[in-house]
Amino acid sequence: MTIKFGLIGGGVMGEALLSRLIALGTYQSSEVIVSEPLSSRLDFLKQQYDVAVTTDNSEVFTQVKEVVFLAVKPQVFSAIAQELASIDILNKEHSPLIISILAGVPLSQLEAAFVQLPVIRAMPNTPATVGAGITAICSGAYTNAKHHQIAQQIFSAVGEVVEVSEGLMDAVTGLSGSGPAYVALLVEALADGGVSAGLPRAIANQLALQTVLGTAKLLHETKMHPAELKDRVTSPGGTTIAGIAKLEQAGFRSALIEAVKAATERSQELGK
Ligand SMILES: NC(=O)C1=CN([C@@H]2O[C@H](COP(=O)(O)OP(=O)(O)OC[C@H]3O[C@@H](n4cnc5c(N)ncnc54)[C@H](O)[C@@H]3O)[C@@H](O)[C@H]2O)C=CC1
Ligand SMILES: O=C(O)[C@@H]1CCC=N1
Repeated sequence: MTIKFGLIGGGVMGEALLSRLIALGTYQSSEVIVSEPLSSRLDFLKQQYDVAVTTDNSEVFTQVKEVVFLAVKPQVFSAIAQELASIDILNKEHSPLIISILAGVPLSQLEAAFVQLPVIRAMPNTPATVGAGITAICSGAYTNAKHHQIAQQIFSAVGEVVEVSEGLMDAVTGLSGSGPAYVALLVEALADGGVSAGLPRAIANQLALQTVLGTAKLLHETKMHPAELKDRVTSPGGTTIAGIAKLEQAGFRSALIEAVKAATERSQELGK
């Protein structure tokens, strides 16, 4: 069987993508190879997804025919680039498409490491695990329509896809890449508020989670502006405006704006 898809880095995001691609049949298990230094992860991925595994990244580059998917930490990128310098990828019969989801690492660095190979930089997020992710992609200089279609197919298997210019990728990282963590904090804090107000923990968790999920669904399906929904919930002299006044006092909106800006700046730093 031809190996079409190679994953370098079988951690949180690598597995999130892999699990969906196999479940949806985008790639068969027998068409996939994963490279990962941790033997515990390798054993788990092999057992869970029945894919070929290796600790040698060069095996992925020499075997894969279609896509090499880079999902290591940005801090590991220069070591991998050095490893690759010794492999003659260009003389392969088929040059694979390289897809990188590394925060901050720009196309210029990727293309310097994968000389003349087609590269697509992408930023997915963890809801990809359940098919509810959103991924922004931007294409490098050596890509064509076929590469573009492959990337679209991979990321639409795990949620929505948007295309942005590369200059916006760090901002995407600060908003939707990191955003699931902000929303998780919100759910946790809402539940804590409920517990503080006397609710049992399990009920508070359920109320908090379904409130966030339901609100997102309502906004998504009706396309209502968030300010309009806020106004609809807020009765004059009622409970919600009392809560909102406290949020404003504590700088809730400003805190979120600053969080996205700080994460964007960190993404920019990671690419230097
Ligand atoms: N976690 C997230 O929500 C998101 C992460 N990303 C990006 O995805 C990348 C991976 O992040 P996570 O999956 O969260 O990290 P992770 O730490 O869970 O996974 C990285 C994996 O790479 C492996 N690894 C380390 N050195 C390696 C090497 N030399 N060769 C091959 N594999 C190696 C590690 O053992 C680990 O299993 C990062 O670049 C991050 O910026 C992008 C979007 C969202
Ligand atoms: O925290 C990080 O650096 C990665 C990138 C986006 C989400 N997690």
